[in-house]
Amino acid sequence: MTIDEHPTALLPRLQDVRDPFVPDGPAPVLAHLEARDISAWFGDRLVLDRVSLAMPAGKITALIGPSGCGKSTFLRILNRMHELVPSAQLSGQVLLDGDNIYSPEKKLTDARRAIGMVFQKPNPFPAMSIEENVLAGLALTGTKADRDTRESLVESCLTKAGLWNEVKDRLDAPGGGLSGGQQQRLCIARSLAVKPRVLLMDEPCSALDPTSTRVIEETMIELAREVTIVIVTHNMQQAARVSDKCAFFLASQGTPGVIVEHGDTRAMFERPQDPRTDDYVNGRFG
Ligand SMILES: Nc1ncnc2c1ncn2[C@@H]1O[C@H](COP(=O)(O)OP(=O)(O)OP(=O)(O)O)[C@@H](O)[C@H]1O
Repeated sequence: MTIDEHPTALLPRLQDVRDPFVPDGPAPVLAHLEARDISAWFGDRLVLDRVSLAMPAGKITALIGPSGCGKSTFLRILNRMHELVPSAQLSGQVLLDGDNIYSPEKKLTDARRAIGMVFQKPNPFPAMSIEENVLAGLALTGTKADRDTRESLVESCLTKAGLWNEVKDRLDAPGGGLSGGQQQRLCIARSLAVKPRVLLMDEPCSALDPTSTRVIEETMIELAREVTIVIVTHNMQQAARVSDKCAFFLASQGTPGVIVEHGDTRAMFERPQDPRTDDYVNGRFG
């Protein structure tokens, strides 16, 4: 069965209708992210076992797999959020353009600024205005900007997040008053304000309706011109529509999570090498 014959993946891949237009101006330097031999523990429980994955520059990499196999843990390791959990430990390296973000001389804040995160549930600051929400990341990272710079940043981030036209006349309105899909795009705009080089997205559409999901997917594909994207998704149609690369995680019967197979998304869906990948992408388990 090919991806196009797949009963749950009949929509055209958004990648295939990508607009070749590239705006003027200096091309962004796209970041390559690579995880090497990542193992992760909660207390003494090993949940990821020596996982390695290259996430190429300017591409969208989808992490797929059944619940509990360690996708979110892996994603959180990619920007040093795993260490927020008191019992959490890890080993291995995460290389951003060849530099290990876990090297002792690297700052946690630098890793978090360079590698942003968008969560499953939209989490804007509800009482803050739309504009303040976009600029919130600047305050958190201690970045100073004058009024003109802030205004143009708000416009460019909201535009990139696909929200500008819907909110440009009400930037003072509270972020909490937007729809769920708009709130998620506001969170994307907030992440973009600190100019990340990689954007991690943990099931960013799971709380959204199909129309909002589609808008976020289009936004992701636009963003991949400038930012390397890694997305966790349970939605096989979404992985097929948006991602260039795919990694299938599995933790069978109490064993820690590993990557069973990874590669080009189309090949993973059309010609999976491992029967477990075949079963998973064709909805036979998970
Ligand atoms: N804070 C935590 N403390 C202890 N164990 C945790 C914690 N977070 C996750 N785990 C455990 O680590 C394993 C991997 O969880 P993780 O959330 O990374 O999986 P996942 O593949 O993202 O699952 P899902 O698709 O359901 O979100 C699971 O067994 C989970 O119970």
